[in-house]
Amino acid sequence: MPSLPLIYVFQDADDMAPALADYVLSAQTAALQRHDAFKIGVSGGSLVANLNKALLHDPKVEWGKWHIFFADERLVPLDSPDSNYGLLKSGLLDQLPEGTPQPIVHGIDVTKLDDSLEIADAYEKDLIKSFAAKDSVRLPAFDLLLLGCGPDGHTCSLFPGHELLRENIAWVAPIEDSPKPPPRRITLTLPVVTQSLRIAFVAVGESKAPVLKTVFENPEEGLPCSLVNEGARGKVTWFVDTPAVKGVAVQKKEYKPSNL
Ligand SMILES: O=C(O)[C@H](O)[C@@H](O)[C@H](O)[C@H](O)COP(=O)(O)O
Repeated sequence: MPSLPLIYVFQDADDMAPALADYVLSAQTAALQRHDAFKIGVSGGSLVANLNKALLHDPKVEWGKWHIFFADERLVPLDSPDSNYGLLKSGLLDQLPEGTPQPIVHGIDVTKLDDSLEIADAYEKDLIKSFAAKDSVRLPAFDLLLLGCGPDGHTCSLFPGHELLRENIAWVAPIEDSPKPPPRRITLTLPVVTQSLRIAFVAVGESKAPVLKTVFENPEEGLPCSLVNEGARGKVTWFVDTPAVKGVAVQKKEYKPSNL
């Protein structure tokens, strides 16, 4: 596998959708061969709409075997417009054709919203149960992690320069001072992110170009997305559109479908 991230550039989100579907499905196939479940982590933001475009009507998606975790979650009720769980549900899962087996979705414990540490610990225990016990590995290894890249280079709720970037004990950490509202969240930590078997970023639109320039041309600045590119060398793929990488010096590759 190449050590630099693979960067696939598409005209727009519609043009990207079939390739993103193919990529997710090949991760699904590999996972189901390994352990008869597809353990996937997703972020919020525009990713959900892009997944909807890619996967909603694809009969090859075995939703009933998916275990969906959140790369980060905001400490808000599930029906809040800020909830990543709520976004995934309304933006994708509720729209699946009738009769589609539902995935298992691992949300946060909303009965403890005033205690971010307790929520993070409970989420970590869920990961221990879902991964470590069966696979006997120290860190959980998601079959696939699908992430976004914020305009400041954050991913999950790992923000540039934040002390959480140095967290190397907890798998899931609370954050009380997120620069992007809402301020109280939980997030996977960097070692868990980079342990994933595959990681894909999806970044669409011209507003991404300035930050992607820094992520790819100045990785030494240590933006969280660059840290993932570096820490998970050989396992990272970027799905972007042309405006997102306008003026960015990256080596673009043409997506080759996996013949599923
Ligand atoms: O909870 C969050 O804040 C999101 O998970 C966040 O990490 C998101 O992925 C990026 O901000 C990119 O968002 P967009 O793709 O919408 O720009």
